[in-house]
Amino acid sequence: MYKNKTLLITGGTGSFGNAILKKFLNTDIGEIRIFSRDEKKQDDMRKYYNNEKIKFYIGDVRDISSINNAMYGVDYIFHAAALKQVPSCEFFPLEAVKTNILGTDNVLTVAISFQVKKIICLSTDKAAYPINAMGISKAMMEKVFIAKSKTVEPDKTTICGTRYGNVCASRGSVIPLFVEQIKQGKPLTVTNPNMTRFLMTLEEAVGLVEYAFEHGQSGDIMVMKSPACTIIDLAKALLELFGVDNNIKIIGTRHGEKLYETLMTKEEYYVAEDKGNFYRIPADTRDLYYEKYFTQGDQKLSVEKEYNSNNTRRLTIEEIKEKLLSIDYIQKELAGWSG
Ligand SMILES: O=c1ccn([C@@H]2O[C@H](COP(=O)(O)OP(=O)(O)O[C@H]3O[C@H](CO)[C@@H](O)[C@H](O)[C@H]3O)[C@@H](O)[C@H]2O)c(=O)[nH]1
Repeated sequence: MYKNKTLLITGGTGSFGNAILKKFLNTDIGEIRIFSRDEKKQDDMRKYYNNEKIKFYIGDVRDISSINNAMYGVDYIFHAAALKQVPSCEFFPLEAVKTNILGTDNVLTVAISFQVKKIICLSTDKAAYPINAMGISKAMMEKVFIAKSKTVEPDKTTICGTRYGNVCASRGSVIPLFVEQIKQGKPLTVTNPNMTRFLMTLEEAVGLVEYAFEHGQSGDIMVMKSPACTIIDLAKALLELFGVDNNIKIIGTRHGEKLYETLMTKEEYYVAEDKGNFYRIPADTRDLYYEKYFTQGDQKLSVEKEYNSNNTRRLTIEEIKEKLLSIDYIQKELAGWSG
């Protein structure tokens, strides 16, 4: 499937980009293009990997001509470029519009014109029943790729997406923050002890994207069944792993935060297909002539509950510790920790 193919990863210098890169470097893929804005991060990666299969392209998804430069000969795209921090998007919502919505449209427009075979757009649980600018922009991104998927022949270009929850220890996220607080002997700043989040490792997130790559049909959104935990249990698990008893300080919910996240809305749950470890949310393929569906259309709506981080399996502190111990970052931090 990958033999001699060219893969483009937008936002390729991020945690996800690096994880997917490592995975695909071990296949017989021909070339992997990293497309991103930051020349410093690209240079660090160039030196770190020192592998001629990897090509680096400076560009910004907001700028269609820079995408054009990177697209020639591309077979597949993982579109990970995004503004993803909830608080900053609350203060700069139009920046989220430009990168997450218009940027995605740019990537897809160019990809379609170059007849790229498959594009996986990465979304987030925050796009389901969104309340913050980041989630709203990702929800719009999903609408854009689903609409766009209907404008191309699926055997030429397949466009689908994934939605996932919090990726443990990704850059700028709460786990590295708690670890720093532990190392500095400071209190762990918990926003709301009862807040729950789906907890996925980077490997699981990559697994979901691979699954979408292999099985996703045009307009699909793929979701991985995931357990969740409360933030207070996450903090306690980290304290136990490091063998310390720093105080926990409750700082209150931040701008745009939800008490729990939703991976599938009630409406999506109703149409979703259970695929074992995953759910497939197919696109609504009807057109705008609704009346012709009236008699045969689905009458039942929203009979199921939504799939959220409060009603999924709740991890115990022991299980959180186990999950944390499987992460390279935590292993390294613990190895270098003398207390
Ligand atoms: O000092 C802090 C910072 C955060 N949190 C909590 O920790 C959880 C996770 O926060 P964080 O790691 O900042 O992630 P999120 O804001 O949930 O967003 C992340 O997870 C999303 C998936 O839900 C991705 O889409 C985003 O890109 C990614 O930043 C949340 O409940 C926060 O309230 C604290 O308790 N204390």
